[in-house]
Amino acid sequence: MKHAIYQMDIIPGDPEGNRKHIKEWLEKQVGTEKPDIIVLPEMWTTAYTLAQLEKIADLDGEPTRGFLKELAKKHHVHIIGGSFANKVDGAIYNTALVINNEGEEVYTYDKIHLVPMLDEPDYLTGGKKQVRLFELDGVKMGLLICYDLRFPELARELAIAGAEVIYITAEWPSARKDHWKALQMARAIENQCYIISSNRVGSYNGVDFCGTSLVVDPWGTTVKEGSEERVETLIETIAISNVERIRSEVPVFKSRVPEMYQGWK
Ligand SMILES: O=C(O)CCC(=O)C(=O)O
Repeated sequence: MKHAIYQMDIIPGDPEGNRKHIKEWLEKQVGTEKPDIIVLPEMWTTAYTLAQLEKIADLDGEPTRGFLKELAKKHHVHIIGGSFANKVDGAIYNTALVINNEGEEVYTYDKIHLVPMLDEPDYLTGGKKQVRLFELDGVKMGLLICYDLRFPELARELAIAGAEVIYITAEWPSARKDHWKALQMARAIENQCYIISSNRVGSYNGVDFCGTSLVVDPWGTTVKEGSEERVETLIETIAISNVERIRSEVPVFKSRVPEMYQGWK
């Protein structure tokens, strides 16, 4: 499974401009080294232009959903479509989307935990649907949006359900870069799965974002790491068989004693 992870900068408040940019990037990418899957960052259509979202958010997932479906089908690539501001029944959600290479939507979820440090709770509504697995090419996968990475219960639920890869789509600030890396390594080690992330670079409204998109293998080793400041595309092919191998070498899931975790929920 060859991944192209796009560590992009985002034009603030310009969904049309950002969609055009992604279309051109993908065309170029497919023409040079065609990936099986692409991964985009969080809120890539608007950036954190929260005060403008009433006017520029998608409505019921459109036009971003239709745009990504068309791209996926045209180029026959799976799209981990990052997330975008999405207005549904008057409330704005931070919605993630996954489209398969036939152009079909296979998963969507709304960011559950809203970030106080970025004023998200003042503008957005938290998702109420639980995270769940989806499959691409027979591989079991999960997806978390940025701050949701800090809540280990979500990744654990996905891993217990069988996730072999968990994607993270983010706009993670440089101020907490050490957390960004350590949390992904921890999630990979404790859940013995691949963690693959796309984080934006650049800055908006005085906040710098730290890039450092990662591919961490099920052993917890970082096999690919983006720079902190540069727009770049990370290409990485992963071998899913590593998940089963590591899970049999260190059989954490067989060693679990769930009746001792009653306080967890
Ligand atoms: O948890 C953090 O430190 C960053 C979270 C964040 O920036 C986000 O969810 O957009």
